[in-house]
Amino acid sequence: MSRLWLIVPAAGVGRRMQSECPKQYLPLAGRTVLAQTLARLHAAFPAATLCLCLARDDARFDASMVPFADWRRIDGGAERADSVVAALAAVASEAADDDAVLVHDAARPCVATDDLIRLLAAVREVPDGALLAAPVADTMKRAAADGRVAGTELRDGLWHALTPQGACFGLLREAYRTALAQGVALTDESSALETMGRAPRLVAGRRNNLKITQPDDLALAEQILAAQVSRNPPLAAQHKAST
Ligand SMILES: Nc1ccn([C@@H]2O[C@H](COP(=O)(O)OP(=O)(O)OP(=O)(O)O)[C@@H](O)[C@H]2O)c(=O)n1
Ligand SMILES: C[C@](O)(CO)[C@H](O)COP(=O)(O)O
Repeated sequence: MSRLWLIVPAAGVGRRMQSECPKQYLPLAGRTVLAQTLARLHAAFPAATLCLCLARDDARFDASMVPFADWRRIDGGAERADSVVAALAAVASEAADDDAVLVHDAARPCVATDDLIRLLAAVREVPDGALLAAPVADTMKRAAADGRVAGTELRDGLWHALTPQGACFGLLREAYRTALAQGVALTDESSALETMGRAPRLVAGRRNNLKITQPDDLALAEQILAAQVSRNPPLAAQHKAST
């Protein structure tokens, strides 16, 4: 079976969090957000190779946050897309074109193990790649410049793009190269693949795979993690409860 590469962009400054500390280093349920996210990925894919994109001058990172045996630190770029491209370039000489790559935001610490496993299965099965996503549930309004409603948008067929998103290594690298050469602004891997005419599969994932973006999100993430742990306690705790 082909190798699995995990790219975790964690080189952002978290402007929308309005905190001096980048959001990936804010405390969340006893660890940093970054450590929680890496623990989730490791629980699903312990044998994967991790490419962790960090700001070049990041002084908060500590290698004890990384549970993977095989991992690399990559200097991130100005935008998320630049960080992902830097990771793809850094391991290009080691990766085979048909290796699987999943890209997951450091800022999404609540991703569930079974969603990760289903997403990887789709990435291995679908030649155009795949992403976790959630169908839009609310009525969608378009705002006018004055903050009033300009109209109601059709929500049929609209999904929120989550992460991970992934594809085969060769295809994802080529997709980013093509999109950036065309000057397309990319906020996710699917957009890069779409530029090449590909149609990645939308894999329905949990809506609570929240991207910590604004100050309120941290408390919400804490509640989501607590609910997930009480529904699915670690094996040691289950054993204790049953003896
Ligand atoms: N130059 C960048 C910008 C973002 N990211 C990462 O991409 C993920 C998603 O980006 P986002 O949530 O937008 O994070 P920030 O860019 O840090 O936030 P903001 O846009 O509010 O500044 C985050 O894990 C972030 O660290 C990155 O690796 N390199
Ligand atoms: C990749 C992503 O998390 C999918 O929702 C998102 O596109 C990141 O975009 P942002 O504009 O940097 O928040």
